Amino acid sequence: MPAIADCAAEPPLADSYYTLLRLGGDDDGVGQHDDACTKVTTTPAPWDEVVITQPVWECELPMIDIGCLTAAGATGRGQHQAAAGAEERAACAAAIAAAAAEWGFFQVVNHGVAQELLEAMRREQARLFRLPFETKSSAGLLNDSYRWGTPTATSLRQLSWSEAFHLPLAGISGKACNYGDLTSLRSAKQQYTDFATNTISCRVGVYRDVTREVADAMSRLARALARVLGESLLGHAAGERFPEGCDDATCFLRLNRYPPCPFSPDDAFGLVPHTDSDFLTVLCQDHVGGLQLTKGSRWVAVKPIPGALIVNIGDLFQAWSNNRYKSVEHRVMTNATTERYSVAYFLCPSYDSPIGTCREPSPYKAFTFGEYRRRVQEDVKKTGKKTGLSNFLV
Ligand SMILES: O=C(O)CCC(=O)C(=O)O
Ligand SMILES: [Fe+2]
Repeated sequence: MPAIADCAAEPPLADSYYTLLRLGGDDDGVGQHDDACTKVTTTPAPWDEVVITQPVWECELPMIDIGCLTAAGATGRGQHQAAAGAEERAACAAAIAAAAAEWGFFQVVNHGVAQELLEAMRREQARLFRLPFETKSSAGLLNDSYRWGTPTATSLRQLSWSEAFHLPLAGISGKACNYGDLTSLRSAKQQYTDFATNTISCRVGVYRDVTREVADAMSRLARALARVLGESLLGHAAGERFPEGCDDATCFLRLNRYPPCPFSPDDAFGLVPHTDSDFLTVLCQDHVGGLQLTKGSRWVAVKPIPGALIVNIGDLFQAWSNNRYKSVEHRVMTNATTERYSVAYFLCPSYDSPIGTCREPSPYKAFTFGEYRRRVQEDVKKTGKKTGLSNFLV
């Protein structure tokens, strides 16, 4: 059996791995959930039909320069350029809507999220995840948002070889945030040998500021893209109000870390195949790679492009758009030697927001975001797998 590095920071993923291996849950779990999935899933569920080792295509996702939609592109434009600007904006909006319908995923450049900010986030993320596992899991850090592995897994294929802070943004705006027990943090002070300052509270302050800035910048981007996508289906005036029910307090930021995995990539996922339960997601991945998405019946690997952000459509947008925009299944593969980081911003409405439709008749029953979330959680608890939108088909 491969040796597992003994490191106080690492979550005990190998223990979960061996427990699930002993359970022999791979066949049991997948067989059991196959039934549930074939009954209820409307779109193909490649996760249940292919083995991990099926050949994977490498691709470059549609790449869209959105400078004309963001402050980055607007700077320095004179009024005389307005007409050309409107044309450029229309072409850009059309490219975004086409990619959302055809791929459910695309990349953007000139997105208005400063590269230095993303690099600072990456550094803070690395410091945060280097804290001892005990501290991450039990010191109440960042509103107790630390997660690792897959607590509900009953088979190896349901295990995610990763750890994350899943932060409700309500928690990082202003005083509501609980940055955890600073006493426990102090006991982890050895971890912070490279501090610019030598006080923990300073470090936490730096961390909070970077996180909040990233959340704000990604939020602006996510809303601009959602508005463009809404307008493309509803027309300008109505689209401007879209998406309703989303504000700073209703969205989430997820800081992901994928530790090196000593087992074969055929045996464990970094993040199990899933769709996102939101309107749309903005993702910043590092240079390591590992993200794959489904296109037709194939898994396709997404090549990291420096400076580009990835955008994907979530379940709520698929429902609202009457399946025009696609919430596509994606997963992260493990890497044997190199850790990987990513940050995902999830554009979500408040739990009591009805998701609605751009046009009646909708293929879905009316539901609120809260109802959707509850149903996903129940399914995962019962079957180990999210069923998703097909639960709400008329
Ligand atoms: O890390 C990645 O590339 C993907 C992350 C993701 O899909 C998620 O957090 O929902
Ligand atoms: Fe995702």
